[in-house]
Amino acid sequence: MLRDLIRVLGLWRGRGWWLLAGMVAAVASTLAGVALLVLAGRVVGGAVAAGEAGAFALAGLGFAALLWLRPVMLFRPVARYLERLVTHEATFRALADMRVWFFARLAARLPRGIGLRQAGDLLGRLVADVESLDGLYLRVIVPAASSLAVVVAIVFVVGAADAGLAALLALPLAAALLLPLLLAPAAARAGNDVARAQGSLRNAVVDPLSGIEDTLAANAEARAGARVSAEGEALAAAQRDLARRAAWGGAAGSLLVQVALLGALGWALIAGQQGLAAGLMGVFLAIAAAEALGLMPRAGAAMAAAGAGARRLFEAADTPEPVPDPVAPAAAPAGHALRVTGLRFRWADDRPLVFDGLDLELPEGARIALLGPSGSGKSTLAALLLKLAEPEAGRITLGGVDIATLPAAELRRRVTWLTQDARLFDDTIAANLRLAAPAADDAALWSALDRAQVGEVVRALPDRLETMCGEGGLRFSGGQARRLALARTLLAPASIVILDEPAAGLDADTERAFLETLDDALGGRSVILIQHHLLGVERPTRILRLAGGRAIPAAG
Ligand SMILES: Nc1ncnc2c1ncn2[C@@H]1O[C@H](COP(=O)(O)OP(=O)(O)OP(=O)(O)O)[C@@H](O)[C@H]1O
Repeated sequence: MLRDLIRVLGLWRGRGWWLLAGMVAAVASTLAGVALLVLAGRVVGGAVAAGEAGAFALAGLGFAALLWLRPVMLFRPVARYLERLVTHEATFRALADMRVWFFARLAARLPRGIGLRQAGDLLGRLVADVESLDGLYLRVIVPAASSLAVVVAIVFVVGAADAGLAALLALPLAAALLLPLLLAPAAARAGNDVARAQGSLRNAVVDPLSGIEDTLAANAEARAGARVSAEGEALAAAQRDLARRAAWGGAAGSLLVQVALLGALGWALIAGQQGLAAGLMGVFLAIAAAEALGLMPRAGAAMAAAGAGARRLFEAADTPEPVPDPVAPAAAPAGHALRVTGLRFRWADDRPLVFDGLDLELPEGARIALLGPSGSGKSTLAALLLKLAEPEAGRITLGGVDIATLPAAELRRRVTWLTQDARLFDDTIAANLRLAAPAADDAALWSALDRAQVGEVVRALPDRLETMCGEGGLRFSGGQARRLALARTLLAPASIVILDEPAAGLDADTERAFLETLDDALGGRSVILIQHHLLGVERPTRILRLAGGRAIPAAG
């Protein structure tokens, strides 16, 4: 747990000054509280030492303390205000950095797929687990810094008067300060259980709701509800366990502070008139310490929760990258002839080979129709051509350069892919199209829409290009969404286009019309057209069929 939390702090390095400023403000505010009670202690101590009210002015120490009370009282609320402001700002900034870091790591690793695909779980890691890390700063580091400052201040202030009394106060208070560290490992398991239960609950909610039509069609909403209820109960049980540990920490912490208070009180009584003022000061300081150390028991549970959140984040973020970029990339190729030789690939060690010695050639401007039964590896080949997966053996070259030596971004500028289940994102049509070509003007967008046979549909919408697509393109029918996604692919400035069933979801006439106009739509680019069957209008330069892990020339 500690190693993960230290790694989190390393990732927050860029916000170091903000985090430090927050801690300084918190320590200043706490020390102002201590000063207030020291001064109050001096006033009372002075009065007690003077014996009579009339002689109070002569007790110089008490009178001087009275003068200092006002500025300290004014300073404290200001410091407290600054503490809240700065610590929260520091946290927001650090967590925002963390989210961006985690998102980038996930984006590079998700194509690997296995185990990380559940939307609810990912959402939980990106939102709740990152959020739980605020506890590391706000509920562990800041209170610990304040509490440490109090203990040190007590040692100095009381130690100047009497070393024995200082030890009597500082020892139980230091124990209370260290308590969360001692309790955190035991709470860590409970923290892990809570984080895991939160992930399961999120999945139980998100899964059936994101496929609501299927849930309702199967009459499965009651079963989905029962699963949500069971996961909710598991979460409550884990949270109860964590809360119980926090409560134990709280009880032990307040017991230790009371030991300090009773110690000071006992010392004052035993020391008699001589040590009464120092003893009273000790009592006041124990009260001041109670305020700062009172936050520490929560720190154990917060540390456990942050540790569990950090573990889940790093677990996802450290999944090996499917295809890391080369350390010393080759120069970008001039041409874009594609050649695959002896390709061998399987998705995981325990999965069967998808390709075993596959050869394929796509000269510049050529069009290959790639056929094959479901599961024969058509989409897998596209994933390999875009470096979303890495071959076990064999070579893929682009313009004569092995793509293993090219950075993925460079390759994806030259090769684009309309996936089988291409998605529209919850934004306008224009923004969805510009994902592939950020600089494209409206005329280019309309041209792509027309080439994808969907221009008329968009022209009929009141907001035209500014129409919102809805989450996953829900605003459109399956066929319309597919053609919008196709328009996006056509806009990409790539010289090789892989179209995975581009006409799926289109009625027979539109499908035929689209495939007949493929030449115009693609304007001389190289194409790999993945189809289950050919209509006879595609005019490919070659037809290949995937079978037994190889590409075999076919008659169509
Ligand atoms: N991300 C993945 N992780 C693990 N296995 C995968 C993954 N993607 C595909 N596979 C497996 O690889 C094999 C080839 O799948 P692929 O999707 O490439 O076939 P396909 O020819 O495109 O099929 P379809 O016509 O149904 O789309 C299948 O056995 C499939 O289960």
